[in-house]
Amino acid sequence: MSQAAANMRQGHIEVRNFALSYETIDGAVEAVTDTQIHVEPGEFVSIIGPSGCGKSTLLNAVAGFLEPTSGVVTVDGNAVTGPSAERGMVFQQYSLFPWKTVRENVEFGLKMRGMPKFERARAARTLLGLAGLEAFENHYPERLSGGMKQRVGIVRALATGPKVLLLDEPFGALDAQTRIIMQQILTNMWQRLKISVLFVTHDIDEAIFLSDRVYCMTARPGSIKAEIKIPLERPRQQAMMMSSEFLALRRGLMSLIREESLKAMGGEITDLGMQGLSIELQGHSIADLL
Ligand SMILES: Nc1ncnc2c1ncn2[C@@H]1O[C@H](COP(=O)(O)OP(=O)(O)OP(=O)(O)O)[C@@H](O)[C@H]1O
Repeated sequence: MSQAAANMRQGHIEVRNFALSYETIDGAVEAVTDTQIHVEPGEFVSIIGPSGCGKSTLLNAVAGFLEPTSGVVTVDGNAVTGPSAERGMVFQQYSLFPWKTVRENVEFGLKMRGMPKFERARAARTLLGLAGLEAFENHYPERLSGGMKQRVGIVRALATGPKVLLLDEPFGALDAQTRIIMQQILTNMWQRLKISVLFVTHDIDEAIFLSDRVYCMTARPGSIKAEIKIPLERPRQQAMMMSSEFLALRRGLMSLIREESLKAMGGEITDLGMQGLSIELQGHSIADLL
């Protein structure tokens, strides 16, 4: 069976009755509460919400880096109790080994698993090819652009054949143009590999463009405010972002996030208060930009 065919049936993430509080010297900080989400095998799901609502907390719990205060996280029915190679993770900050070449970085997890040299070089090259990085296999990370480094990060997370790929704002540090290209590369790779993806982002367009479904979270303590299906056909093309269907989804998500962002800012800022503000930024009011 091909890797893609095998992945089609695996990678079912289930988060049930989930809550997570951080213990601090000032007491418990309730980050996420009463949350249920799921990702079906091969599905691309994004989590979006106002700053500090608990997106990373939820993702880190699925990765096994954090333990829920209550509730349960399972992948294919098995409770997540710690990090595992079956769950690949990509962070916003590039986490490549600077002393290793691009191919050595990608091969690292395979080497740890004892895969023979020739086999792991072949696996790394195949994935690097999918990400358009074949020509850079012998380069060191310092010679790569931000977009390239992040592509290597994604390829490295995929190299060990995880059931699910978890990405935390992976394109947040990239310029707008590179970001769009990266989104296209990620969807292409995802369509080829048919892996389940849980993707955290601040960017509404990015969430719509990439996803089958989007969960929108409330202000902290975060819980799921809405679940939005994205019925745009695949493969997704950049031109779709101008379609009336895309723009309607965008408007809906924007108003959900805006409501929660205002709450997150403490309640003293209200929509009504915003109307009195006359500061304009490139033709938009602050209220529009929130
Ligand atoms: N280690 C920690 N100790 C205490 N509080 C924490 C810790 N990590 C996160 N928090 C708090 O938990 C809440 C959720 O944080 P989290 O990083 O999950 O949110 P987020 O939605 O990913 O934020 P952002 O969009 O700004 O990245 C925030 O209020 C944050 O300050």
